[in-house]
Amino acid sequence: MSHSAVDAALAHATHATRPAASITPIPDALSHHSTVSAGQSEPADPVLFVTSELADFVKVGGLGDVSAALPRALLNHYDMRVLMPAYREVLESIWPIHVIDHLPGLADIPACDLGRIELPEGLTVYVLICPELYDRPGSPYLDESGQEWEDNAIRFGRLSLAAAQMAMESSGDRFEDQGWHPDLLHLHDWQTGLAAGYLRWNNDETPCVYTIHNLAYQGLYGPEYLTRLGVPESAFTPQGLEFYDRLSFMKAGIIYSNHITTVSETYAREITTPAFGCGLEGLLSDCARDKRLSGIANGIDDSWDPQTDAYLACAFATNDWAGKRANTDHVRRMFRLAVSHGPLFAVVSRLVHQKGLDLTIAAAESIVRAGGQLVVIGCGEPAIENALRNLEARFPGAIGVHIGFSEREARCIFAGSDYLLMPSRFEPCGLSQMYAQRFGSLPIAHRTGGLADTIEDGVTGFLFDELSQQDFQKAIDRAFRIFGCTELFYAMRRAAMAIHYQWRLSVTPYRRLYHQLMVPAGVTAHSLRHVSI
Ligand SMILES: Nc1ncnc2c1ncn2[C@@H]1O[C@H](COP(=O)(O)OP(=O)(O)O[C@H]2O[C@H](CO)[C@@H](O)[C@H](O)[C@H]2O)[C@@H](O)[C@H]1O
Repeated sequence: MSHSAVDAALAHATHATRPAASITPIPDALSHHSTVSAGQSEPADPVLFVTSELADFVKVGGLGDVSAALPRALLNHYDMRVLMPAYREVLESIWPIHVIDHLPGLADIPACDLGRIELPEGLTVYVLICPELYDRPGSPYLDESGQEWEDNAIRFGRLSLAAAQMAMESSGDRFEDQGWHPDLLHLHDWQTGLAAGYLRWNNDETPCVYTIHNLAYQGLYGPEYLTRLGVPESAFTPQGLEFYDRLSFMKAGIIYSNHITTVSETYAREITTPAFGCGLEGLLSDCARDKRLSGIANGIDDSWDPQTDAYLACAFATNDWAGKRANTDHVRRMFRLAVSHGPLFAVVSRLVHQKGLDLTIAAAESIVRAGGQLVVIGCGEPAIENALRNLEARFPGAIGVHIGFSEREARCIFAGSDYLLMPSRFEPCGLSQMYAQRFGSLPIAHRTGGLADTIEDGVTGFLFDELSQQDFQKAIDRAFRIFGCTELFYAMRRAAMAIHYQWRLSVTPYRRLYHQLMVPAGVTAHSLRHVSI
């Protein structure tokens, strides 16, 4: 088959751009307020984006990437600023910190200073300077031995409280930084969920958008934390933040925010079902019924470009398969793999149950027997790390494993691999498969969440329906067969590399949502809140 014939066969399904993400559904009653036209000049409304990770300083997973990219993508339309803890990586970074305020404590939450950092591309970041909570080694969530920090409730209670304190209108000491005060909070994951609660318990109506990047991490703590975090006892009910006798940060975010988003349309539907709802499916179904739940897909930023990425052994473009091959050779050397003409499979992932590494480990031998090789970079649960180390020891020269986190190596692997394995049990959006596609590596993934929305089976990757070893193996077998049909394989690569997951496409639905929730002239926040939700 010629290139053009294969391309024509694929053309019906090959996107030059992915379909625009949409808020589902937009309340009709507000649609006249929510018109966002490109030419319209709007005042730059102030929005505070509250996050526990920012890739400029510290990234554990996808939240760090989204926090670095989405506020920047929205800067053209809003005066977006970010709030995060001043972890050690922040205190030791090259960017000067100007201390601008002091925020009081509450119950066991200590007082702290508020600093401001100016990052490239005009992004202002507020940082919570509280060395007793944040200036330590390890990751934002775990100590160096991989255990959760035992004071995480206080650490992220501090973050949530700070966001609320900065937004509160009624406080005697209204926060302002040279005239800047947030009109809307955009909260992310359980670490920030309590912010919406602190506002409502103080009768403050500042609108909150709460984005769920991963429902599986909920921030659940014993009832003694009510007092320790200064949460009113009246909130500890099933209608409030109680979740089976425990205090839930995640539930606080869902209950007290005006609107909930998650990071793909499929995951937005999935979390209303028992299989994916982690016990919150009833509440989330109510949100969906009340039009308070939407799926807005993530994008990827422009740095993910194989033609300009300085980390790669060799820059390459579509159809420059010799250039891509140079990256494959480089990855083989990095991982001490034998010279080979078989396909190179890859994993770039946090090593946690969610990501289905058990299926990948079980499939590894068959990949090697069929003439393939496998490289893995990741870190996480010690049992998975050990199983991968064992695999490398069993198949020297065919399987290479790096336990650790390296942006450089991750980018080289996306560029050098032929296939990326993602048998995730669930995947709210997934960024790795989009990075892989951009770099001409075809994802082999479970049809779930954002994977189902971003991969077209047999065109831009491979999807399997049932999360079973057998179905995963069948998808791998298909990948081997396609690898043997060079024309078809290259056509799939071209299709994958042609997709542009631009943040621009996600910005429009976020703007619509912000616009709905911000108070239009003459409408009080209170009345709007009750119209919109
Ligand atoms: N060892 C390593 N070295 C270098 N880089 C590594 C790495 N391990 C992982 N990464 C990188 O970390 C990011 C992982 O992002 P994902 O979105 O794929 O998953 P994650 O589960 O962390 O994010 C959660 O939040 C995001 C954002 O909303 C959702 O897309 C996702 O579904 C949800 O589970 C990617 O940029 C990947 O390349």
